[in-house]
Amino acid sequence: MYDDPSDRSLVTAAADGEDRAVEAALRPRDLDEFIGQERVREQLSLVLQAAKRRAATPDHVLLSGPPGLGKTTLSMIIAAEMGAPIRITSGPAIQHAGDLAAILSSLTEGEVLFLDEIHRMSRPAEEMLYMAMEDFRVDVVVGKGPGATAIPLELPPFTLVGATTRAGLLPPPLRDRFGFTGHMEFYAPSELERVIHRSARLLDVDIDAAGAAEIAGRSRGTPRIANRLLRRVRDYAQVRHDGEVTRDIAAAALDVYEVDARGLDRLDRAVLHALLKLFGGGPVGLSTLAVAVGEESETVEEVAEPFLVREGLLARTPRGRIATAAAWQHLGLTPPPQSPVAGQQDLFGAAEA
Ligand SMILES: Nc1ncnc2c1ncn2[C@@H]1O[C@H](COP(=O)(O)OP(=O)(O)OP(=O)(O)O)[C@@H](O)[C@H]1O
Repeated sequence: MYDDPSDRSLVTAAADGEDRAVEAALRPRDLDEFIGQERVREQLSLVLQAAKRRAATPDHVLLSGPPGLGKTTLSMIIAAEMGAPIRITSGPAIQHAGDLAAILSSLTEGEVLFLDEIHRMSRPAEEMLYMAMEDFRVDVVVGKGPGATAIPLELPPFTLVGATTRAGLLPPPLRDRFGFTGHMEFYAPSELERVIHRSARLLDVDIDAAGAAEIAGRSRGTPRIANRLLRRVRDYAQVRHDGEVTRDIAAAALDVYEVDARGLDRLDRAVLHALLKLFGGGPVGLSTLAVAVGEESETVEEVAEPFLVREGLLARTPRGRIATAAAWQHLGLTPPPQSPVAGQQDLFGAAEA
């Protein structure tokens, strides 16, 4: 069901067509405008300033982290700060070493090459990249079989910016060739509020502080989701009200789109609901849980669970999935007396009160 793009949830972190169309207008253009990620920003700023002083191209940069946190944006900022052009491609688009050779050989001096999903490149392309990164050289193989010859080709110095959601999947020889690795973290709600205020200004949306906070709390720590929710809330405010976004209007709009106060969507809530109401909070096997919500096991495991686990609402144990005290609390339910979390919920509630 969730494979159908028309049924994509509003809180999916990967970009959809509308995101791509509007994101260009919302991207920060320099490091000062880039919100949050203080450590990566400071480290990167040093790398870039040092390169400028030496009048050299900056070292290759690896950016790792989940989708929608600003890796593409940062790569564009690197190019802009260096006054260099940028070429954008992705691992899956480079299936043959020849594809990569064609790109590398057309780079100009100082150019930034952004390679998204670098962990999904083919093996031969990856090996060609090692030499290109280290020696600014590639061997282009001409011909086949015993008569094949390798023609060395010098490349101008360039900066590779690789992006990956899974730094652990990169082979060590590739990882080692990056001079700097930035680990992108999920954004704090206060940072997302700043992202939302900035985007609202650019989109000419009137929003107050409480309205921005309401959207930020539902955005799963991800600027792309925050921007998408802002656009849907804007629609609602314009159609049903006078266009101004307040806390109540943001909450009502996102309730229509089934994104709850903590950023859970319909599937997340269905999984939690089944776990609590049908299985007493677990433990229950993944496939049983999936049947209970009418989804494939993979969908539950890959689409719903990562966020539920990250939020501390669900835990994976060797005996199956279990709900935490926070899950009962979130759905406003009381765990049965025999549940291991019985009583904890009251403590949790008391602590919150
Ligand atoms: N630090 C930030 N400050 C303001 N806006 C941001 C920030 N980071 C990301 N954004 C916004 O979020 C959107 C998504 O960012 P971006 O495309 O750079 O993410 P990404 O990590 O490259 O995602 P993917 O891996 O899916 O390509 C952009 O439109 C940008 O406007």
